[in-house]
Amino acid sequence: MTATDTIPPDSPAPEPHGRPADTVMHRIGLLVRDARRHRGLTQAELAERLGTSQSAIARIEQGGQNLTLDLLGRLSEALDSELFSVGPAGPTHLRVTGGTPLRGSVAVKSSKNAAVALLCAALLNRGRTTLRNVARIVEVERILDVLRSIGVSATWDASGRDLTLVTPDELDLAGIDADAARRTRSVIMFLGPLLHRASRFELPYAGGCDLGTRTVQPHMIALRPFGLEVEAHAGWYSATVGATRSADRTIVLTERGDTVTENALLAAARADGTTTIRNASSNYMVQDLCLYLQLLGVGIEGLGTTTLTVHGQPVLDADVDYTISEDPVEAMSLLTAGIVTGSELTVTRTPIEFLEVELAVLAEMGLRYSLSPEYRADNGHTRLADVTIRPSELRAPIDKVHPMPFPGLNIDNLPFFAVIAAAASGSTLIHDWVYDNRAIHLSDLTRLGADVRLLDPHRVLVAGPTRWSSAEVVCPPALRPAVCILLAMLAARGTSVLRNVDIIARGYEHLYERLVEMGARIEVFHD
Ligand SMILES: CC(=O)N[C@H]1[C@@H](OP(=O)(O)OP(=O)(O)OC[C@H]2O[C@@H](n3ccc(=O)[nH]c3=O)[C@H](O)[C@@H]2O)O[C@H](CO)[C@@H](O)[C@@H]1O
Ligand SMILES: C=C(OP(=O)(O)O)C(=O)O
Repeated sequence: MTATDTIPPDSPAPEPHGRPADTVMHRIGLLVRDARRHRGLTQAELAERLGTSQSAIARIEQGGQNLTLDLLGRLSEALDSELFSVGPAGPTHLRVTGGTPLRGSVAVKSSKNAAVALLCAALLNRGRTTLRNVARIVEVERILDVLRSIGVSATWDASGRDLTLVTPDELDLAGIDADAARRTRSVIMFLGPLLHRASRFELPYAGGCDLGTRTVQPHMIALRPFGLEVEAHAGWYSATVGATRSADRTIVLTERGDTVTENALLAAARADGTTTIRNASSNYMVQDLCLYLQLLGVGIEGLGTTTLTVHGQPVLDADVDYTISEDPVEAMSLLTAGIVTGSELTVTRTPIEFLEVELAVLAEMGLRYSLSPEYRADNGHTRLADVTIRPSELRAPIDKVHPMPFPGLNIDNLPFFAVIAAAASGSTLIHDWVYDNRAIHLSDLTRLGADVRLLDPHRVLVAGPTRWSSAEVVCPPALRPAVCILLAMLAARGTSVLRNVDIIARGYEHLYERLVEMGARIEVFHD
């Protein structure tokens, strides 16, 4: 059915007395109008997306048009906003019937962590930034909500994958959506760009997964050479930006963190002179950010190394298109799904250079896999390959599995090794020195029959192989452990229930649907 089938362009609007201000249609009309304005669209632009006329949109917004469910669905899609939902709103749960192998192939989507960094980086550009292949995940929506609340225009294209951002000359920093900001840690990356825009501003405390205390001190230390001083009080950071003495600066990061490196890069991009960042992270999201900044005209040497030299440009004004590269953590999640279900499965577009240590450890554990010839991601840089895994007899690695900053084993990939270790024979020691609270969440695997012993908050001992059994588990409040439980449920015979899975949408797009396409039996339900 086409839009013109459901919105006859010439159908007369009902008489005003037929649509009092509080009718459902009138309220939906207001919702449509607000969502359209929020997306920065004119009535004519929305009409074009729906293949209808501007007058039809005007009638809808006035509550004078009968709406079919089909049209409401397409309006929601065109406005990139769920205008209505049927049934009680509440947490999402999964019913997983496991114990059967997956099959076929699945492509890796772009990364959450690069997306959020690039969204923050768009604040530096006076011109238009188009980010291509952006993951449609809640974390991206949260940062977009914050950006829009301060006046940035952000519009998805008709395919819903490419996002165009334009930052106004004046930002409405007082209007910041504090609620959205508090739910993401990435808002900390507003500090670097904003110190060039205002001499005083406030940001809400950054949130994120429940992984224990996550320090922000390295960010403060890294940004001090740019004149930034931050005081924390009552849930807000109060930032003041003073003059700096020297044009050239060397910053030695006290931790090789990803977002702290990104913050230093964001500050250096528009700072006069040359900034040298030592002990920089060279992880995938940092590389994506460097490539974007280079497109904007910032000179950066040392991409992929731990010393970055940045030649700042006080004005960045370019219309640029950048395609975000594939997510190594999503790739690891999909590989784990195949490994623990004993499947033959191909994961295409795997950012292989960010999974080399992971694959080397898996090879030691007996995983049989093959790689396609390498090819480049659409950012022109990242090395990709298709990885095909085969059912394998896994054994525990001799040494402990532990993360390190890139090129070590990715910190966010570590939890997946707990599920894999549970499927392997022997005892595997997993040492998460990074997060105080992430390893604890892995003990939920015991609910599904795994032998996972928490030795201390940072170390778990996993003994396998596990005879997985189905269970009902409430999702842990941490993204990767939550996905680990889901993957273990795919391995467990019988029907398991995973409750409150909304956290998974923070970092994964259509994960259940994609697993179902590979043969998984997952049903989504609400209370
Ligand atoms: C949006 C984003 O990109 N998030 C990623 C980013 O978060 P982010 O950059 O915020 O990571 P943090 O700064 O919180 O670092 C993670 C933890 O590692 C510790 N630490 C880190 C480096 C170091 O050299 N020494 C050290 O002790 C920190 O104190 C902290 O406890 O990096 C983390 C570590 O890769 C990933 O889990 C997150 O997915
Ligand atoms: C810890 C993570 O991310 P964030 O920094 O967004 O909390 C993660 O991706 O697992």
